[in-house]
Amino acid sequence: TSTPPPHLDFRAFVDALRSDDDLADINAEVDPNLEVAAVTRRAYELQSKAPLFHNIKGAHDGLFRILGASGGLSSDPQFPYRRLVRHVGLSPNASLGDFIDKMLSAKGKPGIPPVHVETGPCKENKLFGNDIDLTKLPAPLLNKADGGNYIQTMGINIVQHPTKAWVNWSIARAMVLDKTRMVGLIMKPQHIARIYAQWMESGKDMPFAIALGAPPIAVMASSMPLPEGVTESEYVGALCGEPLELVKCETNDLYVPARSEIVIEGTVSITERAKEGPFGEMHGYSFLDEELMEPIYNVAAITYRSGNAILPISVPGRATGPDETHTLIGTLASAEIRQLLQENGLPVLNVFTPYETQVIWAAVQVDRKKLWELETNAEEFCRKIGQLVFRRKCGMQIHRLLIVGDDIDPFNFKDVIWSYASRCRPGMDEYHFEDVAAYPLVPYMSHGPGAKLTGGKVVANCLLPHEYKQEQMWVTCDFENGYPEEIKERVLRRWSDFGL
Ligand SMILES: Cc1cc2c3c(c1C)C(C)(C)C[C@@H](C(=O)Cc1ccccc1)N3c1c([nH]c(=O)[nH]c1=O)N2C[C@H](O)[C@H](O)[C@H](O)COP(=O)(O)O
Ligand SMILES: [K+]
Ligand SMILES: [Mn+2]
Repeated sequence: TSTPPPHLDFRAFVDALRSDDDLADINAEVDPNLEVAAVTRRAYELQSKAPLFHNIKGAHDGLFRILGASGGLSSDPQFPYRRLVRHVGLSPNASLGDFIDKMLSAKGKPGIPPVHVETGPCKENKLFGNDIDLTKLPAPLLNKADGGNYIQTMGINIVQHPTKAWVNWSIARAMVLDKTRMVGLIMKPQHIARIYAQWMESGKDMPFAIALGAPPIAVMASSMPLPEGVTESEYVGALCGEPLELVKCETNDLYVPARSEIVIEGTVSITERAKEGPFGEMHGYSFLDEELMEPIYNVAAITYRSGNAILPISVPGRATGPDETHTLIGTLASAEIRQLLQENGLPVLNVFTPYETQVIWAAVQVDRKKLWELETNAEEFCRKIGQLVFRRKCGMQIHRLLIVGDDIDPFNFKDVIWSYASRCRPGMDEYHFEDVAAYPLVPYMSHGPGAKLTGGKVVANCLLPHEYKQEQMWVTCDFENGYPEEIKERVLRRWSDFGL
């Protein structure tokens, strides 16, 4: 059978990066103890090629190679988002707006359920019982402050509701605990936590599968806060216009993408917990006093592709060069927030979480002409947006919303910060929310002055009062807006003659 396209097959995705000259094949031996992660972290920060480590110290029996920065920005400044948009089958010059449009393109369409196939590449090798020793796998230590080796940072956590047909796909971290056990973060209001709570009520351990090196478009849906009850694999089918091909797990009734690189399967204990973390977080901090007791994953089988399976990893940190916790979590939450606001009849054109704000802020771009028709004002409009976004799961990670006009490009932080700095009057233009669920990982919540789990959220109005009812009363003083077309054309035509 011919190899599927890059958005449906991880190995084809890797080959596509190589053909884009956006992959570094590293054959020198590299140590999974910090060295692999340090290279990957620097690759994000320099926006270099994605590192594919072929020679990991301690790898054996085809487990495993490691791919870093699969969701980082591309190494070609002309196409910064090419690596991202390759996940969803868009052309290399597609924009972040195109990416968000694509991920929302299946909204309102019926899901296309996956098909079950007999077998697939992920079934080529199988480990059970005594053959399993997670401590012998070269699981990487990602940050010097981490509390364990995080084998799971880019795989899809697959769990099914105990009584409903809902199968949830998400990304939730997990570290090696011992020979056959991991421990992983299962945190409300995430769907994995809601489903886990149902299993606790049922009195039975929760079956799980983690599919690493899964189809890239499925990784995107797994990182997207789709509504409760939506089975991500069906949404992906609708996105692609064709069903995903899944195979049954060896030790439970869950199904995983047939072409996955590595599948870890078993049950999550509803009684046993262990210390999880610290973990280098998405905001760029690893707090040394992080004391989480999280559920234990009991591993019953590992299956994997031949030809040296590839483990994808994410090394979260400062977004000086954004990593997957910014380019996926931020961008995909932006998509769902845009959907929420548009569904509620608000004149919102786009939403985006600037990487410079560690995706803690989101710019909401408003169609000002449509805004006039609402005959509203900053207080009423901003409160309405805050009530919607801050009381929904898709808004969980956002602590500041910036309401900007359509003269501002939400994907251009210089535009966004210009309007915030110049049009949002301190003390009058910000509307605070102290009774909404907070994102506890934000440092000023986890280690800040106030309550940890609620509040600390704000909507910043970056529109002047008259923009709510009429044309802007100013000329923007930049080359684009400050000069008539004829002058701009003349200047551009003569620019090189001027020797500038
Ligand atoms: C792309 C990515 C995403 C996450 C995470 C990481 C990466 C690379 C890693 C593993 C690198 C880091 C880790 C985090 O530490 C970041 C984090 C984010 C959100 C909540 C807690 C932690 N994480 C993660 C995450 N969700 C979590 O429930 N524990 C997690 O462990 N997420 C976010 C999560 O996938 C999204 O919120 C999805 O919408 C959840 O799916 P649904 O519940 O909506 O079906
Ligand atoms: K999801
Ligand atoms: Mn979900």
